[in-house]
Amino acid sequence: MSFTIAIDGPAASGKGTISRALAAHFRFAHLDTGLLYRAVGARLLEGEEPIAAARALQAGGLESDALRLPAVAEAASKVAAIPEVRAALVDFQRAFARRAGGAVLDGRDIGTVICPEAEAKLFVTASPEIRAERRFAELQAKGVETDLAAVLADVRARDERDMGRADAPLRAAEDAVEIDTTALSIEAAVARAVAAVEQRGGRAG
Ligand SMILES: Nc1ncnc2c1ncn2[C@@H]1O[C@H](COP(=O)(O)OP(=O)(O)O)[C@@H](O)[C@H]1O
Ligand SMILES: Nc1ccn([C@@H]2O[C@H](COP(=O)(O)OP(=O)(O)O)[C@@H](O)[C@H]2O)c(=O)n1
Repeated sequence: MSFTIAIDGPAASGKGTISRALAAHFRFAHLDTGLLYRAVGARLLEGEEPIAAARALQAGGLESDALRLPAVAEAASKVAAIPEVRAALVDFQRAFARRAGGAVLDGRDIGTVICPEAEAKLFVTASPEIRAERRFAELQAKGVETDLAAVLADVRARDERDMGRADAPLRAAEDAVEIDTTALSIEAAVARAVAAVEQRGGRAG
């Protein structure tokens, strides 16, 4: 039996944190789809042609810390606007979503394009300022040199690109449950997410 949880939202809203917690709670597999676009973005920065890079992408090697750098995030949001890049990544994501035992996928278009039939959908948001603060703290802890104003500018620029593109723009699915994490602790945000998924029939596998 498969059960898909689709989680979308803007940069650094808490999608990954909630997705990992849901995957652990329900014993589902988790796919951070942003890593697919980050991997293609990293290839672009190395001079590769992005459509060919997306078609050649292998699932392994996606956990590299280098993919978390701000320059890679920016490149990811540029290649993510290319329809052929998105098309090349669809089959892998859909197969992951339908795996036996349940799956959590987080990204920008999971509930709208990749898995419109997902059993549970969440749209995770937070104010741009708090998202930038959280991402800045995360980057600082990793020893990445940056400043809060640059991180806020990156978050805003990516949000605009992600919401403004013609192909699979970032938006909430009509049947998504919205969770605004601006004033929520991680524990409180995860508790809301677990309750929302249970309400849609999700049970630990
Ligand atoms: N509700 C929350 N309160 C405080 N910090 C949070 C909360 N949710 C996430 N974070 C932190 O914010 C940063 C970005 O969260 P993450 O889950 O990676 O976001 P996304 O996957 O949407 O980019 C991480 O350092 C994470 O620990
Ligand atoms: N399903 C997805 C996931 C990511 N992306 C793109 O990939 C970029 C990086 O995504 P991410 O989820 O790793 O970014 P963060 O929210 O972690 O900052 C986004 O800004 C989007 O442009 C997308 O277009 N569709």
